Amino acid sequence: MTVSIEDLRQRAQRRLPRTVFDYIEGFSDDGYTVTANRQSFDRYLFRSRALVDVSAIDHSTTLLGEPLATPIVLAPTGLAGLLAPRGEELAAKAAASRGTVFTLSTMSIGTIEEVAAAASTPLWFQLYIWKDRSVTQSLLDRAKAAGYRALCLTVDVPVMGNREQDRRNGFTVPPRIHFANVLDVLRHLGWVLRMSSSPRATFGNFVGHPALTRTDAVGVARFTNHQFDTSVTWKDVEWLRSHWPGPLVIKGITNPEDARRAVSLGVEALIVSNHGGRQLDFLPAAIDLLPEVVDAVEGRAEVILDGGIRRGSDIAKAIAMGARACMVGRPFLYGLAADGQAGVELALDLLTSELDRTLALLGRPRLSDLDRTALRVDAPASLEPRTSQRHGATPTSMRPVGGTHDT
Ligand SMILES: Cc1cc2nc3c(=O)[nH]c(=O)nc-3n(C[C@H](O)[C@H](O)[C@H](O)COP(=O)(O)O)c2cc1C
Ligand SMILES: CC(C)CC(=O)C(=O)O
Repeated sequence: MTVSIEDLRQRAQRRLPRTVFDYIEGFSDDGYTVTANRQSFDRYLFRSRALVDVSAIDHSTTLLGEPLATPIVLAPTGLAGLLAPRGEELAAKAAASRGTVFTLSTMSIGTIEEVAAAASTPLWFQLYIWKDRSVTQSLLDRAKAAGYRALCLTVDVPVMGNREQDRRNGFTVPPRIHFANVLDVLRHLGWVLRMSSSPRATFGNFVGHPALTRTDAVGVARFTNHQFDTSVTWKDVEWLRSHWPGPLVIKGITNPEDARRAVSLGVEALIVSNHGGRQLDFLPAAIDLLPEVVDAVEGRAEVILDGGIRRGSDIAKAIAMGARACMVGRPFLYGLAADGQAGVELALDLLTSELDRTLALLGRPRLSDLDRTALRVDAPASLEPRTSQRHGATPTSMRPVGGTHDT
């Protein structure tokens, strides 16, 4: 029975070859930050109010002026189409069916146009800036022509984080079968069969680009480190501001100074994110970074939080601290791998119903009732840097499945 995101995670793990599952779970270096993202939620406890009428719970909100039926947005995740054929299209349809936004990664398997054609939801396009600026320009033109509503510039990948497990696994795009993984792939023939109906197993937006040939498998870090521009600065944000007609969102803000600068350039929303612990290790937990960014922004832009959200209570905490909405990455990928579109819908439903229950038990029936008085800060959780790199010892598995906190 699937009653939690952890259950979905385990189903995804059973369905995917290990190298693909490890790519989703991947984190950089010692995994301090990926662990902190989860454990730091445990430092914030609730102050509940009794005898409040909670007969009408309202978890709807607005984001960039659009109504959202739930404050949970699907984060950009490269290669989601390796988890299920047409994975990005399925996830976008799931977001539409639940009244929320799907963000398409530059590095998706499905193309900008395919995903736009599949979905009837406001879509956001996430941009990585390429050294070859004609590629960047063409991505922007395509996203604009396909009707993507907002542009989400990710700023925390000047170079790829050190994902040691992907390196050990020899993870490539398309995934390669070799001596070390052949038995594991044979054990997951269902995935092989399902994926045989996929239109491709490489970065869809760049098919035909000389850097990607049909036959060559490329390492993700090697490929991106060759193509992404390491010289991106605030000047590029100014350039994007004047070339992108819609709302501009910056993803990967961890410093209040940067938040203030982004706001001064007219950026409409900021995503407080450490990239799910996949980039700079030893950044603090995303939830711990949130209050100072919210305070720096002073309401001049909307603030979104991502990183480590696995429970509706995590979302309530982020919103109480001033986030307008939350993004989830791995939780919806687990759903996608477990059961395609229905799995992504289940991930959204589980989190939303947990959020509803939290609001009722807290005595704050509407999202707008949440503020910092709903929280108290407990003693810091003890965060142990990970030494084991095996995917079975993931941060989520460090929490009991039942969700009782162990700090
Ligand atoms: C498999 C995977 C691929 C990702 N690819 C991208 C990407 O292409 N662009 C991006 O901005 N963030 C990417 N991210 C980061 C997510 O957008 C998000 O910040 C992170 O997953 C949030 O943490 P969570 O997984 O704990 O929810 C990726 C994350 C994962 C797990
Ligand atoms: C394909 C990658 C560039 C996607 C990414 O940003 C990530 O794995 O964190």
